Amino acid sequence: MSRKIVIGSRESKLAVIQTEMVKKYIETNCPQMQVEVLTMKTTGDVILDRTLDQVGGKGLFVKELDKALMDRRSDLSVHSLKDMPMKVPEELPLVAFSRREDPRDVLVLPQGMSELNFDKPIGCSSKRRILQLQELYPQATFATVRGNVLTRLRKLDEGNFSALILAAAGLKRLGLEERISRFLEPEEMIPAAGQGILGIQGRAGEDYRFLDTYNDADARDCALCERAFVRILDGGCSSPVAAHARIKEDQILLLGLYYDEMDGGYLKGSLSGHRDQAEALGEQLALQLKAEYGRRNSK
Ligand SMILES: NCc1[nH]cc(CCC(=O)O)c1CC(=O)O
Repeated sequence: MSRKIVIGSRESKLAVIQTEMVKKYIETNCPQMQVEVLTMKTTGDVILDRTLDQVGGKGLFVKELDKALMDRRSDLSVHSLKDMPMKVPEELPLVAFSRREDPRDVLVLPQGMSELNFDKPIGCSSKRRILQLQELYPQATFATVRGNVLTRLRKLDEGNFSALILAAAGLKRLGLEERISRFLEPEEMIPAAGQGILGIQGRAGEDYRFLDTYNDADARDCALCERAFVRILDGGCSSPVAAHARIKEDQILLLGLYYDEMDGGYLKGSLSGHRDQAEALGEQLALQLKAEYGRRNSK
């Protein structure tokens, strides 16, 4: 029986590449399916003159795609998991997680440069990245840069910034890996929860068994663990809360960054446990770091 599937996607080049990866998978593995892509501009793509927290956060990138799913104009949405709110609507569950692409953040220099020029700011709007970079490069200054990855790279090459911090995953998928000057290890720069993973969202009650073999068990457990950590601390979209998990055999190791809204301080820590308990582990490390931060700072 043939079945038509419509995949909703943002219209940025990276979003479309990511969606095409999923389309190709379905076409290759489920030859009876016909796949179409429906692209749309999201509010987050339209408003570029303000930072995300000024206009309402991560939800801005998913609202229009959610609506298409609810209205049955699409059957799946493909998202960068790190752009998805920590709570998704019950009617629109995450039905699959891709294998994880490189989860690291990276430093990108202007074309032709081989060293950071501290006379110019690093283009970076993410509090999570700025907070951790200040430790790596205490002499650096920062300036806001928005827009999709290609827009940011253009602004970098026009000479406005000394560097950008971007996700390795996006650059690799865009075929721009050669722009990477330095990889920042998760121990130096804890990535955003879900970074490098694609989250596939569906409609409750539909049959998505054709995605069973696409779904990656390691990525899923890491995603649940990282997202549980952030959810407990309720980072909100603009918070620097960061989480990164790794699987080794049946164990999962989580690195987390707790941020204190009151005094702007933060604390990093780690915890490992059985991967069956991925979500509980995320919650546990979050509560542990919060308590530990409170103890240290009340003395
Ligand atoms: N916030 C935008 C965004 N969302 C996902 C990625 C990269 C791909 C990924 O992390 O899966 C990027 C670009 C970046 O942060 O450099």
